[in-house]
Formats: sequence, C-alpha cells, structure tokens
Amino acid sequence: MDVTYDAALNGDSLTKALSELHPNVLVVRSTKVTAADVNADPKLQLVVRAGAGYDTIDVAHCAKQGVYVANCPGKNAHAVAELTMGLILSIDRRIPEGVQLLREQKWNKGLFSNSTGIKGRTLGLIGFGNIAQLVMDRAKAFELNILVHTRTQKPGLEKKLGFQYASSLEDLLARSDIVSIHTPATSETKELVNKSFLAHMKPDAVLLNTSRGTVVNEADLLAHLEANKGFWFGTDVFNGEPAGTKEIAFTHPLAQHPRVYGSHHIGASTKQSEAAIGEEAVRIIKKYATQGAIDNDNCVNKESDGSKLHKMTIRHFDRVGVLAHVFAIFASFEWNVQELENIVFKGREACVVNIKFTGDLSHLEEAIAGVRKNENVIDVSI
Ligand SMILES: NC(=O)c1ccc[n+]([C@@H]2O[C@H](COP(=O)([O-])OP(=O)(O)OC[C@H]3O[C@@H](n4cnc5c(N)ncnc54)[C@H](O)[C@@H]3O)[C@@H](O)[C@H]2O)c1
Ligand SMILES: O=C(O)[C@H](O)COP(=O)(O)O
Repeated sequence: MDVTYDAALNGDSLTKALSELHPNVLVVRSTKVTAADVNADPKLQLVVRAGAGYDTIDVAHCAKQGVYVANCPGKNAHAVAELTMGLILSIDRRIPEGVQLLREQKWNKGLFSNSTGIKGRTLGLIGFGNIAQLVMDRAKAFELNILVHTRTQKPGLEKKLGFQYASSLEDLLARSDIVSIHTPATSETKELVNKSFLAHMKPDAVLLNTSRGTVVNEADLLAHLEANKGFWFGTDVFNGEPAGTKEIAFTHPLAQHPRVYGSHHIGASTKQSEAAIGEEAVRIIKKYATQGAIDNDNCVNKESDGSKLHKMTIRHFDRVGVLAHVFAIFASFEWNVQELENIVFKGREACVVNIKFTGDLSHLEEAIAGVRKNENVIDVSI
C-alpha cells in the first residue's frame, strides 16, 4: 500500500492533492473534508476520521457518492475524560492562576483558599456515550453524584452503573453544580447552550464543553458570565478556533475571559490516545483492504433503516447464472436490491443467498415461481 503523509494539507491544498494523487483512502483528524474534495478524487472509497467527531466531513455527500466514512469511536475517550476532570479540579482550585502568580514570583495563600471542594456535589452529563461514561467513572472516584440527560435512556442502566437520569434537560441544569457536555455537533445540538439553557443553571455553577464550539451560543454565554460573577466556564473548543497545530495569535472573547479556563482543542491529544486512534485507523483500513468491509461501529454513513425492506432467502446450487436469473426476475418486477449476502457451504456445492429489497409485492407468487424455474434453485422463502 502506498502512503502519502502530509498533515498540512487543508482547504484548496487538500483538494489539489486529492485531484493529483487519487488515493482510495483519505485519513484525517479535524481537517475539513468537503464535497469538492470528494469530487476531486473519483477513486476515493473511504474517508477515515482518526478521531470521534465527524462533523468536519461532508458525510452526506460521501454517502451520495458511495464513499464510506468511518470514525474511531471510544478510542480517544479516556483522554477527553481526563481533560474534563482536569478542568473540574482546575476551576475548583484555580490552579492555572496559582501557577501564574508563582511564575510572577508572588505568594498568595488567601486568594486560593476559597474553593468549595467537589465531594458530594452534582455533576450533570449531557450525552452519555463513550466520553461521558468515562467522565462518570472518574467523577465517582471524587464522590460526585452523577445526573444524566441523553437522547435515549436505557432501562436498568442507572442501577447497574450508579447514576440517575434527570427527568429533563431543565431538571439536570437546575440540579447540577457542574454541567459537562458530551454530545456530537449536530443540527439538534447547535447552540444547545443558549440564554434559556443558562437561565436554568445555578448562578454559581460550572459549565464544561469538550465537545464542539457550535454547541454554545457564545454571545449568550458571555452575557451570562457578566451577569453571574460566580459562574465559570471550562472549554477545550471555541467557535472559529484555528485549524493548525502551530502557535498563532488567537483573540476570542471567551478565551481571554477571567472566568473561563480554556485549552487548545487538545482533548484527544495525548500520546496514549493518538496511539489508540492510529491503531484503530490502521485496523479499519486493513479490514477494508483485505475484506472490503467496514464494521458497523465505525461506518457513520451506512443506511441503517432496514424496516421497510423485504427479504427473500434462496437456497441454490453453486452454479454460474443462478443469481443472474434471480436478478433478471427482480428487475422485471421493478424490485430494487438493497442488501445481499451469499453464503457458500463447505464443499462449494450449495449456497444460501439473502436478498433485501424494496418494491411492490403484488406479483410475489409469480416472481417466486419464476425464480423456482431455474434448475439450480433448491428452495425460495420470503
Ligand atoms: N475535545 C476533543 O478533543 C474531543 C475528542 C473526542 C470527541 N470530541 C467530541 O465529543 C463528542 C462526543 O464524543 P463521544 O466519543 O462521547 O461520542 P459518542 O457517540 O460515544 O456519545 C455521544 C452521546 O451524545 C448523545 N447525544 C447525541 N445527540 C444528543 C442530543 N441532541 N441530546 C442529548 N444527547 C445526545 C448520544 O446519544 C451519545 O450518548 C464527539 O462527537 C466530538 O464532537 C471532542
Ligand atoms: O472528535 C475528536 O475526535 C476530537 O475533536 C479530536 O480532534 P483532533 O483529532 O483534531 O485532535
């Protein structure tokens, strides 16, 4: 396999490289992958997001062009959970400011002796996937109580893992001392943190965001910070954050705010996490190269709604032309094959083909009779 590595490719330079090199697989971190990038490379088959969030990739356009998009769920979750705990403890004890003062050759025990402590306080988690669950595990070691608001509640999970589902988002916001966001960036979560969200929070609460900048309406948050002098924000992400990894000037009203502790979108950037992500990306590519398959856990643009599909199972002898015969009948009834699996039995004498398809079944009996006409068809069921 030929590999070209150039982490600096971005925007037009990425589009140009794709149009010249025509790779089959593109691996990216937070680099944006646009429709123009996909169109520039007709040989592109797979985009691997070496990370969790894939909002940076035009997933819908990839789906339209038959290009797989795969991510590496959970592989950087420990690192993000560790950073989240770091933000919680830093805010409670004002660690960064204490360090800064020492660097300025100043001692001020009084200034840093006002922390509340986190034991017995309530941490509200919004989203309860890979990262949030690891945050919960770590927070429980600090004796925080855990409240959860997520899209789908799983019966029995509260008791098993030792947390409580909030009855609503508003309930979680009203009862939490610390609220941490762990949802993906979607149209549903865009500006989830807005005036109304903040109004439900305790005035001296801590809000944490290690997910995406788009989840926060930054103007509303700034206004809330101004109006509530005990309110703190810890964030790893900013709207309009720089794309690269080199130092550049970054002026942002939240990044420079005295009650905001920010980091530089480094949630996933530990050596452990990068190694785990790298290994997973390689595993995905190897499996695709050798078996032509992407695991469902990784593929983010495979159609998963099979509820409207009909299924036909045909046992047949392993001879040339059986499937061609079946497909000709399907085409004559305007049945559209959606998924297909042909299993060959030991000895390569017989097979079973499972065909999932859409179409009008009013001529079903006629179609089945047509399939049976082939001498190598053993049985048909639907
Ligand atoms: N700061 C970083 O470096 C960094 C690293 C990894 C991931 N992330 C971000 O964190 C996000 C979460 O990562 P993860 O690995 O936990 O993902 P995940 O898919 O395992 O979990 C996401 C959770 O959010 C829930 N959710 C989705 N939409 C929701 C909604 N509208 N309301 C409530 N809950 C909702 C899902 O049900 C799921 O429980 C990623 O999508 C990514 O944007 C950031
Ligand atoms: O969604 C993710 O995995 C993180 O935001 C990590 O982004 P990065 O790969 O650019 O560090």
